[in-house]
Amino acid sequence: MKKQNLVIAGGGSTYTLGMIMSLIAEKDNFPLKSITFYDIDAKRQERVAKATEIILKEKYPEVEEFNYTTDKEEAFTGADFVFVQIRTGGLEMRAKDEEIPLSHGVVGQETCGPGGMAYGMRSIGDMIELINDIRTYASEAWILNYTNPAAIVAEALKREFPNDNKILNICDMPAAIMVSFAGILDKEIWDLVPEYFGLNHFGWFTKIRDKEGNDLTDKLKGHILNKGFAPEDAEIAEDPSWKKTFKQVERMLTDFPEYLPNTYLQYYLYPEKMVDKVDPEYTRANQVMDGREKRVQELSDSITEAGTTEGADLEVDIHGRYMVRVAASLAYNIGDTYIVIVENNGIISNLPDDAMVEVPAQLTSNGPKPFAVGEIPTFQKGLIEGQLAYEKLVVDAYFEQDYNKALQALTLNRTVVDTPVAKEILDELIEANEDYWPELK
Ligand SMILES: NC(=O)c1ccc[n+]([C@@H]2O[C@H](COP(=O)([O-])OP(=O)(O)OC[C@H]3O[C@@H](n4cnc5c(N)ncnc54)[C@H](O)[C@@H]3O)[C@@H](O)[C@H]2O)c1
Ligand SMILES: O=P(O)(O)OC[C@H]1O[C@H](O[C@H]2[C@H](O)[C@@H](O)[C@@H](O)O[C@@H]2CO)[C@H](O)[C@@H](O)[C@@H]1O
Ligand SMILES: [Mn+2]
Repeated sequence: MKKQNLVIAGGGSTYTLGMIMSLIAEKDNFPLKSITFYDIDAKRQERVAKATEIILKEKYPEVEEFNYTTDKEEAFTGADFVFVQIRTGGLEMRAKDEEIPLSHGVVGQETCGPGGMAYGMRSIGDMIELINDIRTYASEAWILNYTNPAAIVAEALKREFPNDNKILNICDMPAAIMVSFAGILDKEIWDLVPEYFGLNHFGWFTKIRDKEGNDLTDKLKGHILNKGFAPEDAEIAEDPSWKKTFKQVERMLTDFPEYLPNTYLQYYLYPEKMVDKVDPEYTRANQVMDGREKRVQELSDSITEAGTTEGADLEVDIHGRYMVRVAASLAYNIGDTYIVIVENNGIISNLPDDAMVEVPAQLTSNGPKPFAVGEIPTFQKGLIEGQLAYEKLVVDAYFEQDYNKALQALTLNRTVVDTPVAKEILDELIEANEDYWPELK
């Protein structure tokens, strides 16, 4: 089994320690020769890297080399895999993405609605630059991207790199939901076989089966309708915000019993409720800064100071495990099925071929082979078409520097709808993002 050289771009991310623990848990499935962190913020990255050095020494001595750098050539030369987890503008800009729409009575969320557009317009430029840098030094490396908003990033990368078949965009949300399905069904997530369709953060499970082919969908629906739904993955199980979000699945299933919804549909199906339940002075970004970011940085510092991981609260989560298993399936031609983001090309037969859709695909060393979904019903198709038009208009607005396309995008979004409100929010987002967005004319 060839040992892989892995680069984590965005080494200073709040997800890095969880990823390292997942790489350790999956070392037999995805063995590593080297790990390199790359980041533009040397100090932020160093905090996590110093702790990682100790973790690897104690728990993964088979890794021959661990480096961290802000130098692109040093980072990417010789890479087999690059995991990309960057956040342009940091959590401070996420806070603005959330606060600005909320001040107009509109959903303020990281990847949904105007916040998602703002984040997308920041991410695209950095992602294009990063992919070009990776390709300069590692022309054959697999690039697994989960930088958000994944739907908008995937659309932009498809346009900018149409012939690059080794970029795969992924989201962990379907997997995190499946962890809860597995808990209800008293199984492991890896024992479940999902049927799913949609866009990123905008989709539905149509069937859940076990590996023997037994259809467990009705059992799951019955449980959720009678007993509710809760997060079970270690990272989010005790988080009040995620608990509320998972609870909304019961409501969505009651209103629309056909399919099991992705949690993110709550922002599009109940936008007014979503605005009412948040504090515009202390949004999710603030919770994450005071929660996950602080926890990971303090945990890193305490491991570094102690010089050991003994007693450290290090956990494996589904986010990391999912990405690593996807990588293993690509690296070793395993052919397992994972829900990933791919170009439609007839997979959902009544949606455009060029849509970037999220569906189950078999992953081999030749890349993803998605399974046919066929025609989807009118309600879901209508919702998806509106969202898809919004996503495409955001990417058009970025490449064409077109104010009008950005306004059209926001007006189309279900979380906004009203044109004067869209205009007010857009103008405030432009001002807040002057250091990041292209100038819109
Ligand atoms: N797709 C998914 O389901 C999924 C799941 C979890 C996280 N994410 C995404 O992962 C990313 C990281 O999230 P986080 O909350 O840990 O953010 P974070 O701000 O803690 O970490 C991001 C890191 O990227 C670095 N960075 C920023 N711009 C960079 C660039 N151009 N090149 C290299 N490094 C750069 C930052 O310095 C920082 O250390 C975000 O985009 C987030 O949305 C996606
Ligand atoms: O509000 P946040 O920063 O806590 O979460 C935003 C991300 O939410 C999803 O990721 C979950 C993931 O599903 C779960 O398994 C666990 O790892 O926590 C993550 C959030 O903390 C979503 O898929 C991502 O795209 C979001 O960035
Ligand atoms: Mn996601």
